[in-house]
Amino acid sequence: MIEFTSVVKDYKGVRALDEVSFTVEPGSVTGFLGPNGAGKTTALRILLGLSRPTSGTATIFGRPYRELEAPGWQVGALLDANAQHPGRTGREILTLGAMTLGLPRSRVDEVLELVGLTEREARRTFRGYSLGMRQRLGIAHALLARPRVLVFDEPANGLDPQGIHWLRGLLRELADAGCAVLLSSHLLAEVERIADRIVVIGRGRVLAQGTLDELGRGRDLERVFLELTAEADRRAA
Ligand SMILES: Nc1ncnc2c1ncn2[C@@H]1O[C@H](COP(=O)(O)OP(=O)(O)OP(=O)(O)O)[C@@H](O)[C@H]1O
Repeated sequence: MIEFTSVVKDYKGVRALDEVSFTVEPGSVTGFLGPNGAGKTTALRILLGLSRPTSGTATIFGRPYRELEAPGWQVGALLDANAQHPGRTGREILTLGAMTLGLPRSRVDEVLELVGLTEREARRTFRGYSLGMRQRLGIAHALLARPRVLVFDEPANGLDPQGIHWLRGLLRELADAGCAVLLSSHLLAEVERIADRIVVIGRGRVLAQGTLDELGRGRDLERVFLELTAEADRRAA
């Protein structure tokens, strides 16, 4: 459903992605892990048509995002929870999104409930939202059209323990309903509890991918992650 094939991205003098290949299947949550600067955001931006790969392809349902018919219906994404107009209320932001997608206003109430934002919170302006509330709003926005593919960059950032518990349940429900869910995260313990499959990236390269069992063989994810990234650093030195 999501497929990266030999994706390379060069910025001036920097190879941000180096032959990145992996897939995300329907009915699963894939955790995309890597240290700071590993290339996670670059890969997600390419997937969502916001940046062009130097070579290789990133496709959704077999096509680059920009060639999808009505991509907003097929793909829900949250890359930057802060990227909203500060003077609009949460409800206004979602209503505009619903109108753009041709959805009834009643869908706004549904997604507000789904992400646990109260009516009172929805009527506040975005500038007064905490990071956790911004994440919830961004997730609500991504879910408006009930897309089958979901892409989230660090969705657990700023969520309190209750919020993280909620997010875990939501992602599980979406995957169980047949969605393909790709999420990047630094929170290894959380990813360990949420994801069915893991892709570890370091210095622009996929260092390992598979189920937790395949990757860990009994070790916890933190240990696997630290070993893989340290090895990548040694090779690059
Ligand atoms: N627009 C850009 N111009 C030049 N270099 C860039 C640009 N965007 C990203 N990079 C570089 O590409 C590499 C990957 O960055 P990216 O933001 O994708 O990493 P990340 O894994 O998302 O990191 P983090 O966890 O810190 O968000 C880094 O070396 C970064 O400095």
